[in-house]
Amino acid sequence: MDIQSLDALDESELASVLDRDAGIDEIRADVRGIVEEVRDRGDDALREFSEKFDGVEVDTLDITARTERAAEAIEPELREAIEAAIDNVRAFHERQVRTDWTDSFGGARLGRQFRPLRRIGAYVPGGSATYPSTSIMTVVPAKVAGVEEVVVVTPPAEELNPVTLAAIGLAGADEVYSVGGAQAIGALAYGTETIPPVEKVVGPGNRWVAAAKAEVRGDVAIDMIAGPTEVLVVADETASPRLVAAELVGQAEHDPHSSVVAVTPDESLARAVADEVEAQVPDRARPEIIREALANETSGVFVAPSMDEVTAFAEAYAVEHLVVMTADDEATVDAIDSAGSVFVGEYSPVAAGDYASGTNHVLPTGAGAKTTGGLSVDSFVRSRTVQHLDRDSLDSLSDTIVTLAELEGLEAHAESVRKRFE
Ligand SMILES: NC(=O)c1ccc[n+]([C@@H]2O[C@H](COP(=O)([O-])OP(=O)(O)OC[C@H]3O[C@@H](n4cnc5c(N)ncnc54)[C@H](O)[C@@H]3O)[C@@H](O)[C@H]2O)c1
Ligand SMILES: N[C@H](CO)Cc1c[nH]c[nH+]1
Ligand SMILES: [Zn+2]
Repeated sequence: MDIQSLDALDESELASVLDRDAGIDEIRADVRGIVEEVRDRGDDALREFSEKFDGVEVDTLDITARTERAAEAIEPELREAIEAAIDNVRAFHERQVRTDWTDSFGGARLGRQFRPLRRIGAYVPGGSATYPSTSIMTVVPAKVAGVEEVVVVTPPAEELNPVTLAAIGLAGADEVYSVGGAQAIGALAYGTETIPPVEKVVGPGNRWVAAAKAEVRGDVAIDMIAGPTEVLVVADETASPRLVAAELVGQAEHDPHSSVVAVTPDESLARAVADEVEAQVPDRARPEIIREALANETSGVFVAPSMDEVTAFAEAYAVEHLVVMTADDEATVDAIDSAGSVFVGEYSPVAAGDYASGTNHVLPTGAGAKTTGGLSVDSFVRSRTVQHLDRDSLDSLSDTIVTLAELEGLEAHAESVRKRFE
């Protein structure tokens, strides 16, 4: 892995590290074509794209019944692991449920209420790896929020992965369809003969999935762009190079378009991390993908002149997963606002949040963390405000309302208030 001094980067070199799109922009036109075909030709287009991109002739799109059967058939220890993860994710997300409230504001009774969406669609990836964990991360929060109809789409395969099917069933999905990639996102957004459309599309995926979500965003709600995985490790001289490298290599195995970064004020740590990465890659099961991700312009080991510059860089990067291994972790975390999920100290690997601690692993990539957080119960509810004014409380507001309404030239607004007191 390259070691670069942050100080030595000019503005455009720094921008090429920070402005990452994971190869999404270059496929936008192709993805638009796929989505339009699905909107125009429905199931036929889905079947054609599955054959073209997944190499599978899909006979039955609706595989809901298979998920129920799979949950009964998998090995007990696999089922136990899935159920343990579901329990932890459910517990963490139940803590997020908001309660309706009403209060008195100068006599007016004002409140905020929360209502679940009715029908959502969740993408569960399955291209070069399988992602039973993502069915837990999407379906469980939706169900905790109270969504009635939770639809899952996941790529087809000659032999569908039984553990993914089981996890989808155990998490509580209501409908499951065998379709992946951009075509699956198009189907959820616009509906086909077999798949009724949803109100909101959520979930992660590769650049084809991410580009399709960006494409349909104007027509259907989406959670965020949760594309190829990213990690940024902030470390100082107290960190273990072995563990820093393991975090980089771990998330690099997701996708050739992943970005993995370590940033430190300590040059000797930087060198040790780069050496460790080289030493660890050959022992991993997906070395080619890891090497491609490490070679991306947006990946690297960076040395900054001070801890302040380290945290400023991390803030600008606004990474999906922020790992902190420093002498004063609390101060480091406090100095960085923008990150999808934060992993503090040497016993908090990203893998804990990926699978089991309970936090959600569907997180914004491409610096989306500057403006949004990861998937949560909030992603599946909308809020509304409610007010109940009595005669006295309206009376006390009437001058203000009438004055502002007349100022705006909206005289009928003023009159609607005056009429109450005629
Ligand atoms: N950000 C997050 O929250 C998060 C969480 C989990 C996983 N992920 C990401 O999800 C992704 C999973 O990727 P994956 O590939 O294993 O599964 P995937 O399901 O995302 O993608 C597989 C689909 O991609 C489509 N596709 C592949 N090549 C194509 C091509 N040349 N033209 C058109 N379509 C094509 C196919 O339709 C296929 O079904 C990784 O990038 C991983 O990092 C992100
Ligand atoms: N790290 C991924 C989020 O970017 C989530 C995941 C699922 N399985 C393993 N990891
Ligand atoms: Zn991961």
